Amino acid sequence: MAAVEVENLTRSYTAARSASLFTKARGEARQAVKGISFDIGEGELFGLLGPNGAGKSTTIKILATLLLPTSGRARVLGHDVATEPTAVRRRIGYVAGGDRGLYERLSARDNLRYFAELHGITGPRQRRRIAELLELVDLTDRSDDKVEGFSRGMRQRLHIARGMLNEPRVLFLDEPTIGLDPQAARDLRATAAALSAQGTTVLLTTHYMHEADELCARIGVIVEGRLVALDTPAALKKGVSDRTVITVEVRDLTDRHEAEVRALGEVLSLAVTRGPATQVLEVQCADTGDAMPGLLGVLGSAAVSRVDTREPSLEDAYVALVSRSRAARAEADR
Ligand SMILES: Nc1ncnc2c1ncn2[C@@H]1O[C@H](COP(=O)(O)OP(=O)(O)OP(=O)(O)O)[C@@H](O)[C@H]1O
Repeated sequence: MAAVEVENLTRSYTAARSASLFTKARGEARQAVKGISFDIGEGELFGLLGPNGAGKSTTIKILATLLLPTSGRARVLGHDVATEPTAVRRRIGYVAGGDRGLYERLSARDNLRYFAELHGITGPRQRRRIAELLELVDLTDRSDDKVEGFSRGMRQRLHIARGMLNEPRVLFLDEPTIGLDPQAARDLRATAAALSAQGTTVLLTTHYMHEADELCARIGVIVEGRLVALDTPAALKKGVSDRTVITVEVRDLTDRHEAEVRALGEVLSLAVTRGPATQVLEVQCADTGDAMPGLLGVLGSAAVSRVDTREPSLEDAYVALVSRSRAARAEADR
């Protein structure tokens, strides 16, 4: 039996429109998850990737019994999330990135005591479990300090400890490293990997491709509520192994430059990162030799400061998948 089974899952939201002087408040149903299916094996570390608003959090919240599905089925360790939510809750942990959900005026240990009581974990078992978890997330030294003095990384590690109190066999981590500094994010990844190595099934959502590449055995990519790819990071990268990536750093990129680069016949996809002083274009193309003259021609007036070529990464595979599926959808809608 798979630890997580998802079959044709859908979820709609009714987006409330506020009333004006002339109109009544109205609700309009929008489908956020449009029939996705996947399984996660016991002990697997599985990543769910996708652009903002793709439906990742909605999916994870359905699995964690925080939202009901509109249709389809999802089971966690054989228990249906809609009809057996208590059985599911007993076996899972859920951790979302961000600062909320801890009591600032209580110490780390007292926060864990409070949540342990809610789980019905008491007495010597509670003391032992809390000590183990403080050790796991490296907060033993700070366990009697109030949370109000904790850094973001420490809070996030305490969230993980909180999510692990009931010894969950399945742990849902929704963007757990958001806002963490590189060292804190690295520590948190190590914690997730250690939990998976000990047999905990982990479902992780993230926008950091290197994180998914480093941690996940398999990755599902969701775009606009649909699962468009499901494979190992290596296989996803192989899907774009016939491409090369040209990275061009410029100082004066305009929308017109960007549109002209996209229109070049040799350009398969483009991602732009805008920094305070420079802009970096990551251009995927089939053949560097063919693409380079046109690219440098278009960007001639954008103050080019650096040009590199490299092998495609998981991020490039992801960019290609997202732009391919958006283009296919736009074509189908025409
Ligand atoms: N409570 C809600 N009411 C109405 N619409 C919602 C609600 N929550 C989410 N949505 C919509 O559902 C869609 C999917 O949102 P979801 O949060 O699942 O995406 P996501 O992939 O987790 O995005 P992100 O990466 O930005 O966190 C979006 O269009 C979002 O606006």
